[in-house]
Amino acid sequence: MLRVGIVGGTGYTGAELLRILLRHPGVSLNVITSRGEAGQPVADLFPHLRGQVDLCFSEPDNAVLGDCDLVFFATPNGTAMQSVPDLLDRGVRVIDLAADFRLKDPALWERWYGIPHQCPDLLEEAVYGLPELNRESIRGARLIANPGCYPTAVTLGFLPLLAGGVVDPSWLIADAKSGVSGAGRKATTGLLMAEVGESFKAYSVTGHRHEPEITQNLAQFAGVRANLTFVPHLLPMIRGIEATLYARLTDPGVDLDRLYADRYADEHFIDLMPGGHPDTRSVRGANQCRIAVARPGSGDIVVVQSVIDNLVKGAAGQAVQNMNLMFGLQESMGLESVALLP
Ligand SMILES: NC(=O)C1=CN([C@@H]2O[C@H](COP(=O)(O)OP(=O)(O)OC[C@H]3O[C@@H](n4cnc5c(N)ncnc54)[C@H](OP(=O)(O)O)[C@@H]3O)[C@@H](O)[C@H]2O)C=CC1
Ligand SMILES: CC(=O)N[C@@H](CCC(=O)OP(=O)(O)O)C(=O)O
Repeated sequence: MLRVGIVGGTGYTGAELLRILLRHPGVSLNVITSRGEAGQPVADLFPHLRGQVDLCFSEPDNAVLGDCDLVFFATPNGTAMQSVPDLLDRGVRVIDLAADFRLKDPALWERWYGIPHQCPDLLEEAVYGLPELNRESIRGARLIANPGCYPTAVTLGFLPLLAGGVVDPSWLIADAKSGVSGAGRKATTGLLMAEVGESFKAYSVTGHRHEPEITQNLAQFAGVRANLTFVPHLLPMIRGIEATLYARLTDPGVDLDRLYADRYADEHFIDLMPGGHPDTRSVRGANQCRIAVARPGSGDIVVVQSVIDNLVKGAAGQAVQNMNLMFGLQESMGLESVALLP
């Protein structure tokens, strides 16, 4: 059994990791941290886990985490990088659900995240954990940068078009919408039900930190310097991301459904829905990205719809998929639950 620790177990992604890992047949959960809830039984804070877990939250402590084979960081940006070098030295492997190791250029990281990087020497080694793009490197990795939620939906949606060279990379639009759990569990006035309910708005229109992550992906995996307009929106729902993507075809003769089917033929967690309109409800609670591609009026604009659950394929589920690959387990182990309806 893999001995696993979670740093940041009281947040939404930490709770989702718990939900998945407690049912995972290859894992024993050794440590789960929270500074605010240290000493409290996990099941007291999360009654849905009563009878499933007898651990208490503890203060983060590298000496204790050092007994794990793997530690997940489900913490705010800038937290994992303070502990990762020491944990790696102790022989622990790490998956960071935050952005600390996602961008390869430390200057770019500092520009978007507003603090200097603590261990830029590890950025080269860190593997970007999007298995559909990077599976072989993930297998041997000590340190995984788990992708952002929007970058997962947008990158998987655009990739076949760009890798296939059938669209103009200088004109890409990603119009993405997220439920409020994407912003985490901390109390924020703008996320109150009375602020978000029965309303809908864009945010960070002049620039969002996921734009450089997505363009880095498209450069690395599709070999193109993309010019992307990325606009996130906040939807009055709890879970889910829907990304509607637009690109201009340079090869009008291409069979789009065939292109996507060929690229994702062996991908267990990608479901193509030709002619469909995938909804976030169809992936709620599931480690799945569901994609449809269309060409309105048979013109030269391609529209891709890509949906994920931000907490599962956009965070904790993808992290467990990476864990399975890193430790030679079956990639889908513990991740077979289907979406909740309604
Ligand atoms: N929510 C989402 O959909 C997604 C989130 N992510 C990323 O995953 C990470 C976690 O997100 P989320 O679960 O939403 O966040 P939350 O704000 O819901 O939870 C954060 C957790 O981290 C702990 N924490 C905060 N500061 C520190 C610290 N300095 N040291 C140790 N622990 C700390 C908190 O507990 P305590 O303060 O008690 O220690 C809490 O358990 C973030 O970086 C986020 O950007 C990535 C993809 C999707
Ligand atoms: C709805 C909402 O607020 N979403 C968050 C992004 C989600 C997230 O957790 O950011 P990382 O994936 O980089 O960790 C935001 O836009 O800041």
